[in-house]
Amino acid sequence: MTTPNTSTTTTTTALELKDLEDYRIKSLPPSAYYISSFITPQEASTLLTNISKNPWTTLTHRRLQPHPAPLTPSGHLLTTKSLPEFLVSPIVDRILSLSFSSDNNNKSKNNNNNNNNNDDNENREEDDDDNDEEGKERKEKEKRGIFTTSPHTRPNHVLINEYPPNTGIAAHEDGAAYFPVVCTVSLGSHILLEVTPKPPPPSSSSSSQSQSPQERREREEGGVGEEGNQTKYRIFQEPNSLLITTDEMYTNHLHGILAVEADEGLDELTVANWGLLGDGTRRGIVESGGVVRREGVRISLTYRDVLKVKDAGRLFGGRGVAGRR
Ligand SMILES: O=C(O)CCC(=O)C(=O)O
Ligand SMILES: [Fe+2]
Repeated sequence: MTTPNTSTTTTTTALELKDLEDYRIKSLPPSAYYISSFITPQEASTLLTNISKNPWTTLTHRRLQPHPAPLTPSGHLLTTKSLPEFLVSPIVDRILSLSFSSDNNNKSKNNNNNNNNNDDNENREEDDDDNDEEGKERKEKEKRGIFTTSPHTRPNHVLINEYPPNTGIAAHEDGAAYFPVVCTVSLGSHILLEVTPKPPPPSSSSSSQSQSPQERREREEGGVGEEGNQTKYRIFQEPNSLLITTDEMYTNHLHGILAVEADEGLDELTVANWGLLGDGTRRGIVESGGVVRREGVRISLTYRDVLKVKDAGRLFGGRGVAGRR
């Protein structure tokens, strides 16, 4: 069993970002976007150094860091602190620079996820718009980013999770404390995210929404899928990549990571984002017969906008800045 060198997929220069629509994982329900080599190896190494300087919360099988603070049991972000600078630059800046052009907004509306962009009339009308200043201004305003409609228009919380080989996270949903967008940057080893449509709500009242974040974390530690839940989609996350999940993918699906030492059965049919992976990664997977060992620790940084922010400084009479960045 050979191991593909997934790190060969990264480049040393910053990636020139395309329109968000170009990163859509088309085989998935709306909406997931995947960007291979979102950060450079140098940026990844600086991030790892900074992460190692911060204290970890240790669970039974893995460790995590909530920045700038853990959520309260009721899902509030209650702190005077903002996100530390090393988590903002370059990642938040780059996430905010991603956008759908107005052309593509229309294309995706009309295409319904297909690639047949042959609506010549519409494109001609858009070209006419380009000719006047008003049209240009309107187009600029129409440019939509992934956090444009979120309450703080940017992520204000990052959860860092560390997964040694053979650890994972049980199938779960991220719930109502966040605006329904998650941006995940992966560092270290590759990982497979297993995505399953949500089962119908249980008749009892013990849904994950009624659990505190701490209870949810305890439940998630084992890294085993919920019984009876079959993975429907698998997303391969390369080191230094960005995965964005939103819309139905956020609200109607569970996600988890299997606690295994190697991922098996990987090919263009089983990996939803196959076409968006780096060439070296795809080649490596094929050469190793679809079996990829998790070589080392994988660290994920999940960027989200927590809906309810309370400025602890103000709450206790000070001048805090929580939630502004
Ligand atoms: O590590 C990941 O990619 C997923 C983490 C996750 O699902 C979570 O923290 O809610
Ligand atoms: Fe999650």
